[in-house]
Amino acid sequence: MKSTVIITAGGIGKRMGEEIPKQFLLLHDQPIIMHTIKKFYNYNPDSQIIITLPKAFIPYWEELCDEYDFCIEHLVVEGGKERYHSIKKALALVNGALIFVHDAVRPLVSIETIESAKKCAIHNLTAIPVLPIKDSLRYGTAKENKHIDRDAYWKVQTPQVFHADILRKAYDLPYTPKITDDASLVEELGYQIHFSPGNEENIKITTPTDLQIANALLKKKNDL
Ligand SMILES: Nc1ccn([C@@H]2O[C@H](COP(=O)(O)OP(=O)(O)OP(=O)(O)O)[C@@H](O)[C@H]2O)c(=O)n1
Ligand SMILES: C[C@](O)(CO)[C@H](O)COP(=O)(O)O
Repeated sequence: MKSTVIITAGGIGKRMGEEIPKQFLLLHDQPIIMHTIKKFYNYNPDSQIIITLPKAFIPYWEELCDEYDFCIEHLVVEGGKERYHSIKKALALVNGALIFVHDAVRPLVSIETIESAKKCAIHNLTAIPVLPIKDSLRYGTAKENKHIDRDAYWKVQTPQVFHADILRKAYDLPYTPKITDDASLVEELGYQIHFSPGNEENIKITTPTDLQIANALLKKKNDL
């Protein structure tokens, strides 16, 4: 089954608070996004790879590719206002029958997580990697709140994997602020969203602390 990987990097990383979008920041020896692209290329060199980037930073990305001699074949799409819009634009170039949508700032996704999500989506049409909640949870406000059963909640990661025709139909639906991932859109079509196992290291690098954690995890992995 021919697959396409959309590695979405159209954001500007406000919560990171850096001059350049966080996906271009160094993780160990190269920009975060290069780690992520390499991970999926190494998993399946035959996949079509599409990345989304903020329009203003496409020339910067081209300079980085020259600087790091980064030669993995990929298509570049201008990102949109929200993550939804970036992916919607990328869908126009997809030629695979199975689509993986992955955050560029999740470079430490494991091969096992990718493989599990693929197998799940092939058999069930949809797949999202999840992890159980390890902290206690409460619902409400500082003034009024109550304990809730954490076993009924899950942390959702990427890659989120779907049959291409389903994801295309989902992105014909309009954007609303409650749409924070692809699964929440596919769900609107009435499809069941199926779980596959995530991996603890597959954090979304959002803040400076996340980048420190990712560097420590990568160092630990390389030292093994
Ligand atoms: N318009 C957007 C916004 C986000 N993303 C991507 O979606 C992933 C997860 O989003 P997030 O971590 O929120 O990234 P940013 O939106 O860049 O971060 P912030 O909210 O701090 O600005 C990132 O790889 C980001 O580049 C995207 O492709 N297009
Ligand atoms: C897609 C995602 O990473 C799944 O957990 C998450 O919804 C992205 O949220 P963000 O606010 O765009 O970072």
